[in-house]
Amino acid sequence: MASFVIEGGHRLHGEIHPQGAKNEVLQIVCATLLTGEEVTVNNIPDILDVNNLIQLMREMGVKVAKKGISTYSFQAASVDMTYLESDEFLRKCSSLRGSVMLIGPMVARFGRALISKPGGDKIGRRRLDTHFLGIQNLGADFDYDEERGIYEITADELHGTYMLLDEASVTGTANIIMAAVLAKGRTTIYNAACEPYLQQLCKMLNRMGARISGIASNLLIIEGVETLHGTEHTVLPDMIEVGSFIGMAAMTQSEITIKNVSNENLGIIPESFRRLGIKLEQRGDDIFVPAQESYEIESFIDGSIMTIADAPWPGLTPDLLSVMLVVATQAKGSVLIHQKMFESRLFFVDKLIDMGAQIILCDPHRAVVIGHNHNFKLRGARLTSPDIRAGIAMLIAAMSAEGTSTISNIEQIDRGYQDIERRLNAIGARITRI
Ligand SMILES: CC(=O)N[C@H]1[C@@H](OP(=O)(O)OP(=O)(O)OC[C@H]2O[C@@H](n3ccc(=O)[nH]c3=O)[C@H](O)[C@@H]2O)O[C@H](CO)[C@@H](O)[C@@H]1O
Ligand SMILES: C=C(OP(=O)(O)O)C(=O)O
Repeated sequence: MASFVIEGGHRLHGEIHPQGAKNEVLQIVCATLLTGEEVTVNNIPDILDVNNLIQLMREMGVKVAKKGISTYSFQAASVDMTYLESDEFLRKCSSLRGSVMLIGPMVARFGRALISKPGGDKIGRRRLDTHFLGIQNLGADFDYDEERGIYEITADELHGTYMLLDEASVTGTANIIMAAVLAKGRTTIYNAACEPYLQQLCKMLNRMGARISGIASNLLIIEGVETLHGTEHTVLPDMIEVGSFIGMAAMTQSEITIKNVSNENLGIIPESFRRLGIKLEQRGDDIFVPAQESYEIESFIDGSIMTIADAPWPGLTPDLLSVMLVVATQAKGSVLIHQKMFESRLFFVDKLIDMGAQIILCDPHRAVVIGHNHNFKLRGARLTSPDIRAGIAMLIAAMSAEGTSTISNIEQIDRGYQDIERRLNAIGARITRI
């Protein structure tokens, strides 16, 4: 297990480029299974989760070629169905959340999918009902092998239908869309998730010949087609990385420019940081964060205490709440952080409390943060990263702290942040990987 050693207290200065969006790429790579033709994908980040999925595709028999630093082509002329039954395949699926999105395209194109319970962050219950019910609605049969812990999904033919999802699940919606594009007739999905990740997936599928309307809304209408063809797709910048860099700049009182962020796809994210008092300037498609000695959390118009809570898109993504929480520890004022979707994502605050932060963990979903207004720095500490976003939040805390910190289990950070120490050291951080 690798660790980061972080010398705190160094200000950052300069430009940083966000990587391609992890959660978009996971959908896009799975979608390449929907055609026998070549699909070229640009701006693929070099991170663990994505590399593992690409490797899994290779092992499934997909022809994968690296065409440039961040460009790959995928051609799924055929798939090795016997590999899908192997223990190796099932073991690999279970360490990768994105693998669940193999189901939709596999059932739609090859009539069969096998998958073990997918992995990903241990941040609370992560049920898969929406995926399974949705694909069942299209006519697929589900079988759960309790002994091996695997699901087998089969369908001779999928048929379009109307469905109202029980929740706007991101990967669930992606899975159902990918199954429905090749189903017979019309599928209507209401309460669909509509994150930019999904908008990008739908746009790519339409370029491949799919007929999806309602993109960016929670009501999608999909007219099934017989086959799809190849295309080229460019992944958006990772909005979670953009938010992480905004938080990092504020917390370390640094001036940075985050380049080419695709402002139009950031939704409520910039405004949510502004509510914590952080100044941001949109400069073309860049975000400029000026160095601020202090940032003051707003109150609501009626004077009540600010609450930052997650919600399905276009609400605030839950993936940035850990970063916002850590940033609030040095703000002026108080805020309630309410993590509604996941029940184990706030437990890392005990480490921040050890570092000197003033936080009351009210229950697994809610934490009140009382900011220090930079009058009192956090102290360096020994930390372990429990999940990807707590990991980056801890890195931000350590970068702003007095003294040296060590973060172990940084594989969790590597899952989602490409070459993070090199990129941050280039703008003034002092992070060593050991
Ligand atoms: C690979 C990937 O893309 N991962 C993202 C994806 O995970 P993932 O697609 O797994 O998450 P879901 O959208 O299914 O939702 C996560 C959890 O939140 C709960 N829930 C969901 C929707 C809702 O309206 N109400 C509600 O309470 C569910 O019970 C669920 O267990 O979306 C999550 C929610 O944005 C993000 O944190 C993950 O980074
Ligand atoms: C929770 C996340 O990832 P995953 O869904 O892969 O666990 C995340 O990206 O914040």
